Amino acid sequence: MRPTDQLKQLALSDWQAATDHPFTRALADGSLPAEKMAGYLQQDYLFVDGFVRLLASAIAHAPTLADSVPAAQFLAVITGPENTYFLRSMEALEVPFHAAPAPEARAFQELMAEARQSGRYELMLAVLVVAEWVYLEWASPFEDRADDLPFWLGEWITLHAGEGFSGVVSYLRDQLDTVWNGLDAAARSQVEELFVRAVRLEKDFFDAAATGFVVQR
Ligand SMILES: Cc1ncc(CN)c(N)n1
Repeated sequence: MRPTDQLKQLALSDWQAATDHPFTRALADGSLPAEKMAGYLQQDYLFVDGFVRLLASAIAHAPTLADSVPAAQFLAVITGPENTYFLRSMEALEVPFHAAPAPEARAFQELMAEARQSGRYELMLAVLVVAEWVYLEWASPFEDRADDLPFWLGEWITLHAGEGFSGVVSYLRDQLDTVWNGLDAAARSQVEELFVRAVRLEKDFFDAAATGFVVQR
């Protein structure tokens, strides 16, 4: 089994909860109230800030230029179409772009900062793999429904499905699978710990979003 499949197995129950969640099911069937999506977007925009720094750091730590190019291209997607998706959506939903972090967003920011500040490529990848692979898994089954939804729901699905995004996840998994082989037992257990923690935080984030993050106006 690939190392990233083994890591997923370690976190399986939270993984399943995060990738088949009432929040994303409601998002995809259009029943999610606009207020809940607005609260989620305000908090998730705080995730994007930390994510961009983490991805940039992973680019800086990639072993070769070839290993960094897909991540650099993905960084352009996050800071381009994904960033403008957030701004257009929050504008349409009439909420400010800036909000104070809820505990679930703060926990994710802290996890990403920890991975970035470790200076260790494998720990950066552990968090990046979880963040993108979980989203690919929840969004892919709903790809066909995206066009029938308001853009702030539909585009959130299309940004996390399809060939381009699944290529990003393959690339990130390949990077982690490759570096894993050169790690000693202590480093492997640190990767496992961060991976499992990241999956738990993805689930917590969706749980809080389903209850409803308080919208800040
Ligand atoms: C919390 C979270 N995790 C992952 C993603 C996908 N980039 C996201 N937008 N937000």
